[in-house]
Amino acid sequence: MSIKTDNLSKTFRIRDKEIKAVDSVTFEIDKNTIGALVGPNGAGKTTLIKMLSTLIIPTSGDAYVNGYSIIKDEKKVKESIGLVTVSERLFYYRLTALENLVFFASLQNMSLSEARKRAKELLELVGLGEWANIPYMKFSTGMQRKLALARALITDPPVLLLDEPTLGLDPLSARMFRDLVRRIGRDKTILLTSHYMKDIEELTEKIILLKKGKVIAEGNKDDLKNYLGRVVEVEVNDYPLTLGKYVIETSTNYYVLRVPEKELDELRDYKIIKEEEPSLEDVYIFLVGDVEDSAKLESVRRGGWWRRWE
Ligand SMILES: Nc1ncnc2c1ncn2[C@@H]1O[C@H](COP(=O)(O)OP(=O)(O)OP(=O)(O)O)[C@@H](O)[C@H]1O
Repeated sequence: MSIKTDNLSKTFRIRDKEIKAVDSVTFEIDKNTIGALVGPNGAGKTTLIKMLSTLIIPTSGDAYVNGYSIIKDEKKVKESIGLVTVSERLFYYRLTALENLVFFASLQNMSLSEARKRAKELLELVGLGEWANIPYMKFSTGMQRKLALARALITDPPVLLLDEPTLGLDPLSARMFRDLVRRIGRDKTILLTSHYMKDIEELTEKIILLKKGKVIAEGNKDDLKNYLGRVVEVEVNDYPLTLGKYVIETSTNYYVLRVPEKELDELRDYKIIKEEEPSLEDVYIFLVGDVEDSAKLESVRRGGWWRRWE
């Protein structure tokens, strides 16, 4: 097992309010597997990644990365991981890509010649070989992300933690980045977070779905899809508020809903357009969107909240 959490929890206290950001989370990611933490904003994904990378200390529970406890073996955990996040300011703007990597490599007890060799290898690996001597400030978001990945690979760690690696990337850059992650993932364990179902669908072998700090579903793509069953696209004239999350098309006199077959009996009159296997997005919508959120969305769609602001 390369990543294992055991009732891992983190509670933040702001004045007299407690936020259970991560609430007794237990899961495992096998060696050389790509896993994903998926869930809505505030589900606890980043907090989990930060605990696994020893940046924040759990309130209770423990986790093991490459066999080391994040509480007892912090140093070993740090040595085992490469971390890529979007939130930190990673690089020196005026230095070139090569100079930046050489700088970070030399912090890892490498000689200057070793650091230069490693930096050049990594720039080739991530497809930035031709950009080695260009200052970082000229880099696009996609190139910045690749350089961040190269930096995380300097020590060739067995585990990579990637927090929203494709955030802000255009579709082509995102696709190229996924390809890179897939190649690197052949001999590393990767845990990533993402809001893009395409990342999850194409890259990951194990999915952990989080909501309000808790694991609400876990498994590979097929497990999750089988759990949902088939989905049906139907045309209706009206539908109950609770099914608002399934609307995929709105016209002046009809709606198209994409509904799990097992929820079809919530509808009275409908015309079936097509029936198919679910996508991961279908699974996500089914599990994550609850009645409360769906009702809010509905009241906006039907003009309730707009009117207030007119
Ligand atoms: N340092 C902090 N102090 C107080 N509350 C925090 C802190 N960090 C996170 N939280 C809260 O913990 C919860 C989980 O946040 P977290 O950033 O882990 O979610 P997330 O799943 O990564 O969300 P997103 O998809 O928006 O990045 C949220 O309610 C957030 O407001």
